[in-house]
Amino acid sequence: MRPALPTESTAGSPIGLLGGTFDPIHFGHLRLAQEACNALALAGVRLIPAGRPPHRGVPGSTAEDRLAMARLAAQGNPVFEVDDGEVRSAQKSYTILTLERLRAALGSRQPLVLILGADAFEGLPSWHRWQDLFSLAHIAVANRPGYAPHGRRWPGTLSPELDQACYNRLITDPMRLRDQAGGLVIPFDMTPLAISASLIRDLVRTGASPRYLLPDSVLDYIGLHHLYENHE
Ligand SMILES: Nc1ncnc2c1ncn2[C@@H]1O[C@H](COP(=O)(O)OP(=O)(O)OP(=O)(O)O)[C@@H](O)[C@H]1O
Ligand SMILES: O=C(O)c1ccc[n+]([C@@H]2O[C@H](COP(=O)([O-])O)[C@@H](O)[C@H]2O)c1
Repeated sequence: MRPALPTESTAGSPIGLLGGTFDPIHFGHLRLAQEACNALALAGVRLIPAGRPPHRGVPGSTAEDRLAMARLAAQGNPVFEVDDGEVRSAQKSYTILTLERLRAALGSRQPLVLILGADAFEGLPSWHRWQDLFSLAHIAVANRPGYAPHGRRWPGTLSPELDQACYNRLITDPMRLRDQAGGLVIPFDMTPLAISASLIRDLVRTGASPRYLLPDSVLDYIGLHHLYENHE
């Protein structure tokens, strides 16, 4: 296994990072963040809206609107913090750049945990400098309805290169996330929620209510700003 960050001593509880287009943010994202926090004993989770998401078309709402909705969704939960770094940057929202920024700000001893749903994880080999991600953070992968469930070895579900990259990094004990600042991969279970931002956009566009799939505050924002009514 390639050496990750310094292993001699780490500083503090792991901090979770959840990036997303959040177009809009919904209860799938919020439960993913909360359940990662519970299951992995994280100090908190930073929600990071992508300003210019690299692997998809232009989102249905602006980066400022998606940031505002993330802030509304995070309100009142002391373990959530919204990071506007990707929205403020003119660069494409490559995760490796965000990890480099956070690593520089938080130091080499702070354990960081990049939280991904199973769909995002499966696509990892298409990400910019994807192999370098492991040297900057741990990766935690949650199940997502419609995608192959994670497992200790993800039999047959991962590309050979990703399987290979994970092979010696896989752990099941969350306490090990404190032993080093990054470099490990941990699957964890979350309450399966078949909620997606595309479903919510479709419902709004067709005049149906997406209520109870996302916070009321976010739904009110969508209504007030007439988001998604004529998109896609
Ligand atoms: N219901 C869910 N269960 C588990 N993980 C989820 C869920 N929804 C989103 N995620 C994860 O949250 C992260 C950000 O997702 P994203 O903002 O693309 O939301 P999405 O609902 O997948 O959007 P879209 O439908 O527009 O593709 C990804 O890691 C994704 O896997
Ligand atoms: O770094 C990359 O190359 C990269 C490629 C695809 C997605 N991502 C990140 O993964 C997160 C989820 O992306 P998306 O498009 O599924 O919303 C979001 O934070 C993106 O910036 C990152």
